[in-house]
Amino acid sequence: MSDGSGHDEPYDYVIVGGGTAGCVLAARLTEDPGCRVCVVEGGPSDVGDERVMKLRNWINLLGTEYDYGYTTVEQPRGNSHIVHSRARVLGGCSSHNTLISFLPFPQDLREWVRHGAEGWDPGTVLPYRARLQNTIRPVAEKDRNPIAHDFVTAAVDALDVPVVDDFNEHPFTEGAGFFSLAYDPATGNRSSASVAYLHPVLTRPNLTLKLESWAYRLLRAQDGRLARVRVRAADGTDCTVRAERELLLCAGAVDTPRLLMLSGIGPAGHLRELGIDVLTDLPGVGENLLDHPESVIVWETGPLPPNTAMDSDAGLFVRRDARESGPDLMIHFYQVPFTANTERLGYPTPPYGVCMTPNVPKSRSRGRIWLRSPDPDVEPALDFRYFTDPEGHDERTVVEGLRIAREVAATGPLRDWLVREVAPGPGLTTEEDLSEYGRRASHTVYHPAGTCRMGADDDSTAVVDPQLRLRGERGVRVVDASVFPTLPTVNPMVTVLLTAERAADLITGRAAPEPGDVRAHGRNGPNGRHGPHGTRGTER
Ligand SMILES: Cc1cc2nc3c(=O)[nH]c(=O)nc-3n(C[C@H](O)[C@H](O)[C@H](O)COP(=O)(O)OP(=O)(O)OC[C@H]3O[C@@H](n4cnc5c(N)ncnc54)[C@H](O)[C@@H]3O)c2cc1C
Repeated sequence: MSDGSGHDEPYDYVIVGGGTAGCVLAARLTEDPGCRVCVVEGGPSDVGDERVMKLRNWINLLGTEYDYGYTTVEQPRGNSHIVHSRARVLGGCSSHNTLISFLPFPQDLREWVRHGAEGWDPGTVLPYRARLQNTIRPVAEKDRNPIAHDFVTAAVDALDVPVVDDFNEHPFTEGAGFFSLAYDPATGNRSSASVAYLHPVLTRPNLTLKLESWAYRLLRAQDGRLARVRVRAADGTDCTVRAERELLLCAGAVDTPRLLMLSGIGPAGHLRELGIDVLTDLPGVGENLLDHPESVIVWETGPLPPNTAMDSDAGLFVRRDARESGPDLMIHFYQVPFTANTERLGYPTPPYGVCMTPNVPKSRSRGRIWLRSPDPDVEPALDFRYFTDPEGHDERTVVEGLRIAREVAATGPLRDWLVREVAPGPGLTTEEDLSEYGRRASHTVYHPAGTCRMGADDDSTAVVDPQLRLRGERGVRVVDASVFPTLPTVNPMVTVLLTAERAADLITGRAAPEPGDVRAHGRNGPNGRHGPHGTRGTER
């Protein structure tokens, strides 16, 4: 019987999701003019769209037509009202995020290897930084707001941590400073995956972009490979695209497992309950949902100078436990009051204000994504199980983060800008109260990952192997944040870009970059000011 594939549009590679990873793959694979690549992207183009292009406008994109805005299921120990923004536009989350750019720490990659991701060691992965096409640089001097400067000075004095001039120069355990961003300070424009990788190659004849097109089911081709993708365009018409070499799933940590499960690939019991025919029983699909949870503390100020790159240009890393190999607390400093979660709890929003958002870099709670329905239009259920780790590590980190934020705020010159603490307010001091507030007002740093994690061949819960090939199928790889076995300590976008660069080599057989001086990412050694321990490192 015919499978109808005679009507398929054939390509060599089909990429589902023109997001952060998808743009890298599309650019790399079309370098070979003989190779036909189709990108199926749910959102519109970002080209010439000033709302997307201006980095500083990121906050105004949340909750708009550029955002899938996934809700979470009830979080008994966290905040059930968090909306997980996921970008619906070419470039994916790199087109609406804050573009803070950190190389992953070597120890985070070594942790991946320990979880079965052979070949993802720092010596192999970090040299790919030389291939990155994004313009990544520390926040430009003109964009450095005086209050953010004073936050850095106060953090350094209060906590005895070093100033970090460039967070990507060496690994670090502690420090305060301005972030590195993927942007052009002259224009304020993004250097997203789309801008850096796709815009320069849009005219390649071997690249087909299907925009505002939603992939809703994967089907087998006549040879048994999972190579066909059912796609619905914005006008409601359907088509099928076929990957003659490989199908590459880059729909992100929410939508890649969603698409797999809708297509019959996932935990067999769950799929059968929904009446979905099981193609491959892969119990790990949708499991191991990771994130960086954060809380918030807000102060009122007077009017502030206006200059900034994106309103959260500086931050602080602290290592509270000296046994940890890296920081175990991160704080973003916002020169605007980020009050979505505190307002709901009844706290006022000051006309002018700042906040700090302590987050958990190596959170231990693990969640899960599952389908509510076999209908592709029904959103999946996201259960992060925030603050449920039995050791209480995540909750403790937030409480200590709130206290450390107060220490910084009580230190000059930052102290002199602050009129009063608005949320939670200085009266809230006990461990119990800070924990309750910290969890109820908690938010996400928007870093979901891990839901199709890679692992060793004998690990039945791994979804892809270390070559990112989908287990139990031929010709399919997953390339996005869902393959992370664990979350990097730092913000993950650059790790996604490096993953996609390496995936391009795994697909094409191109040689990996020379190891080069990988140790440059740690050159100062234990006694360097920015070295792994820092001369002024605190043993808290
Ligand atoms: C608001 C926000 C701020 C952030 N800030 C930072 C930061 O400053 N630094 C940092 O390191 N990280 C940050 N992150 C996280 C980072 O951006 C993401 O981890 C990373 O970009 C994810 O890349 P990805 O390729 O896995 O997925 P995405 O970039 O999300 O790409 C997925 C793409 O697939 C498309 N898609 C999904 N499903 C389908 C389908 N069925 N059919 C067709 N297309 C589909 C989507 O439209 C999207 O374009 C932030 C994230 C957000 C949301």
